[in-house]
Amino acid sequence: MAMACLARRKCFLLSRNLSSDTIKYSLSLASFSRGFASGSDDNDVIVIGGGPGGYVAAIKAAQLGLKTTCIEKRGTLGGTCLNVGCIPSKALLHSSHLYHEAKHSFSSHGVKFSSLEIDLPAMMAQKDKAVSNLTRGIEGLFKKNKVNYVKGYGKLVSPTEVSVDTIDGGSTVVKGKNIIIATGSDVKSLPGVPIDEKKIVSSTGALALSEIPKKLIVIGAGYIGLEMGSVWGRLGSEVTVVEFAPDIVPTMDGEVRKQFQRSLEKQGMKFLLKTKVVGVDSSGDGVKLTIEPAAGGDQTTLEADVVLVSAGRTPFTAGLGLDKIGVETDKIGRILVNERFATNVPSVFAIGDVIPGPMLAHKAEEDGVACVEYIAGKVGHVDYDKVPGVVYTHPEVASVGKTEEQVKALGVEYRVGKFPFLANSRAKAIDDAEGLVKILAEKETDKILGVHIMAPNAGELIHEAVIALQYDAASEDIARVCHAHPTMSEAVKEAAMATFDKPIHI
Ligand SMILES: Cc1cc2nc3c(=O)[nH]c(=O)nc-3n(C[C@H](O)[C@H](O)[C@H](O)COP(=O)(O)OP(=O)(O)OC[C@H]3O[C@@H](n4cnc5c(N)ncnc54)[C@H](O)[C@@H]3O)c2cc1C
Ligand SMILES: NC(=O)c1ccc[n+]([C@@H]2O[C@H](COP(=O)([O-])OP(=O)(O)OC[C@H]3O[C@@H](n4cnc5c(N)ncnc54)[C@H](O)[C@@H]3O)[C@@H](O)[C@H]2O)c1
Repeated sequence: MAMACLARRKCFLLSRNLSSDTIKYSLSLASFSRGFASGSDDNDVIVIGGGPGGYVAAIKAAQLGLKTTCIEKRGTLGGTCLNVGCIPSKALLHSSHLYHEAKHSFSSHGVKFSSLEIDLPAMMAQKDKAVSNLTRGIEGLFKKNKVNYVKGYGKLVSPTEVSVDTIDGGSTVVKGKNIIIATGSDVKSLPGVPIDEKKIVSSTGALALSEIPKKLIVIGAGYIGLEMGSVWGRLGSEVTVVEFAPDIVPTMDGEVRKQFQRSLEKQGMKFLLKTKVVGVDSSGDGVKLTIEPAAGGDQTTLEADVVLVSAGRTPFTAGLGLDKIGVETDKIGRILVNERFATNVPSVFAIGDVIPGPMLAHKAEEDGVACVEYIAGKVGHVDYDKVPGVVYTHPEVASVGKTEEQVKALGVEYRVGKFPFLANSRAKAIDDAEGLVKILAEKETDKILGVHIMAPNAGELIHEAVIALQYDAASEDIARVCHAHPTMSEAVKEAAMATFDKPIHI
């Protein structure tokens, strides 16, 4: 039965012709021979790091019958994402959105009240409750799946041994046939801008401010800068974003990005593009930031109560002992892996933010599952070209596949279909109609190449497009699928109709 399923999966993957250099795919069963424990105390798999990559890999490994230990230094599971990333930021984005809506939109829906105030400690407590419920939930999943959990700092001492300084002050050595490094990433610091997590904060500090800053300067107009800038902007901060590049979120489709920037500006966010920070002085009450044009020129000074450094993240391998066993990294410290997530040291694998690829929780999870499937002698598969990205602002911006700029650069002849939410009945009914759906499809075959959505719930809407891309669908395929009315999803159908033919409602 198991073999039949495996064969079916192989056939499915091959029939989808998913073999590109970005696809982690192999029919090799080479790792099978070193797979399972043979009655000793040794593990089949040791996972270092309990984030979305590591904890998912550990649970999947246990589900595949592999004896598994996960080592995590933080004291709680879930990694950056659950503790100081995805979850707390989405909690604050939601709470701050409620306040903003109450202040600016409720009255137009006929909902009025005499006073409105922010209880910041209560907002933070709601965020903390969400985090602790979820992290404890993962401990429960470990127990359910019989994953052994060691709380402490793991260091590689040989290709099959990890020494752990446990958080209770002890130490132990964990042995195993395969080691998966899932140690994630850390904030990238900027020279001359020392983070103190009080006045000059990373995302971690920005998630736990005890007061609403009057003026907030954000360095970097990427995911973190725009999400955390939105949180504090909605709660009343004056937010200025300083970005080195000529555009915000440089990886976004250009046309969508322009609309997105306009929307954020309407909400009060100010942007200083093509600008670099050259110095910071936090000796007084606030922070003074010296900036100059990216290409050089006159310097000016900005003042703020808090500065958020959100100029990217860097792989975290400090103290891990990669040199000790000779694991290779690239110039920026990412661990190099092959299509089976194996490093140059045969028993050592790596997944998630610590390897090249998008630094996203769902990508780390997919890496983790595929990696242990290979270790167990099965087939794993992750296609980095079809990993969706979502900026959880309001409206949200979600995308999958290629941007129009990338399609042009490839020299492919293409069609574009667009549909604005202004013409979508549900969006009009709820009076939240900013944004659009944009679909790019190959002219000759109509195969969808990329989908970009700006909408209040774009992060949910995008998955129809992800499935379409994964199954090599044409825009006509989406256009001919019945979509419920009235839903925002109808805008995806209409954009698909606009791609291969004509939309109805515009
Ligand atoms: C503010 C913020 C918001 C984000 N929002 C989103 C979002 O909405 N959606 C999204 O997809 N992504 C988001 N991300 C990115 C996401 O958090 C990461 O891509 C994801 O957490 C990577 O997972 P990982 O398992 O590779 O690493 P991590 O989550 O970083 O986990 C690695 C774990 O390893 C542990 N560790 C490291 N070294 C050792 C060692 N030697 N021994 C033991 N343990 C060790 C660390 O303590 C950590 O818990 C966000 C990030 C931030 C900072
Ligand atoms: N919604 C999500 O999925 C989500 C949310 C938060 C974080 N993340 C992940 O976390 C990672 C880190 O987020 P991030 O926002 O820090 O990085 P990012 O790579 O998204 O954006 C960093 C921005 O900073 C700019 N920059 C770099 N150096 C600069 C400098 N010296 N001065 C001014 N600007 C500078 C870059 O041009 C870029 O626009 C991202 O890779 C993202 O994948 C994802």
